[in-house]
Amino acid sequence: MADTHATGWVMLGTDTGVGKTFIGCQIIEALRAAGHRVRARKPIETGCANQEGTYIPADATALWNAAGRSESLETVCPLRFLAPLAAPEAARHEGRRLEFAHDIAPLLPAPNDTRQPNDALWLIESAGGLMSPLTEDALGLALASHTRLPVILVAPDRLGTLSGLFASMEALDRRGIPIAAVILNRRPEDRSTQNDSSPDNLMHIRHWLPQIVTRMPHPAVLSHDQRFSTPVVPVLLGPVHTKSKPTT
Ligand SMILES: Nc1ncnc2c1ncn2[C@@H]1O[C@H](COP(=O)(O)OP(=O)(O)OP(=O)(O)O)[C@@H](O)[C@H]1O
Ligand SMILES: C[C@H](N)[C@@H](CCCCCC(=O)O)NC(=O)O
Ligand SMILES: [Mg+2]
Repeated sequence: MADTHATGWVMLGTDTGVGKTFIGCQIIEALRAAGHRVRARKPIETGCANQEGTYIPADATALWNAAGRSESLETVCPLRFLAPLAAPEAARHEGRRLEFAHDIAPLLPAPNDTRQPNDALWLIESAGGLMSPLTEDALGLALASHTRLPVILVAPDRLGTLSGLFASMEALDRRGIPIAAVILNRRPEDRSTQNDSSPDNLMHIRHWLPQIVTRMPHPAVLSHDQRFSTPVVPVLLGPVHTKSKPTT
């Protein structure tokens, strides 16, 4: 299958804290530098800061800034909770029970939404890992199964990532969700463990999925021009591949 007119992507991670927001902001900036407008969304954010009764969502604020503040922060992230927990649990702490169809679906593009060439691209970040509960009745990956948008799957570039990453790919494949890109992200804590016996995770994944895997260069080592011409963007705007899991 090839879809040369991408409508957008859902940012999923193999876990919480793997860099969805960090990478998502870089992708948004690169898409904008390539002339695209982006509709960033973090429909639910937990662990918000409480500033005199106003809940401040850090992830959504970063995505909102990267997207040029073209919409309101309320539009980017309408559901905000204080407790740094899985979304339905954080919501229960505040007396709410979240249901996907009622609370999340209205915030998303319609399933199989089409796009005119000048329309904005969606970039929608889940909360936590792809199998983390998002509502009482849905997991994070429901953002992709509902919208039919392809996934940008972020995994930490460290020893121990492959098993969880391949299991994540299987979970997406079981639901027929295509992967637009797998991004290996080397966070500071991952870099500190790099040495001569560091794993070549890219090699392992490319063995199964040659077209779609990439390692996101760290912005600090790139020039301004390089940062805004990341090789991920042509990958994302290229064809969507259906082969999304390792096979044995
Ligand atoms: N490549 C990187 N270089 C430096 N810092 C990074 C990198 N990747 C992630 N970080 C930092 O690691 C932390 C976790 O990353 P991030 O918030 O993007 O994760 P996440 O997957 O969006 O988590 P959540 O599940 O909470 O949404 C953040 O402080 C972020 O700035
Ligand atoms: C508090 C975290 N930062 C995150 C929620 C992580 C939930 C993880 C649940 C799990 O998989 O065990 N919230 C969020 O991304 O809005
Ligand atoms: Mg995040």
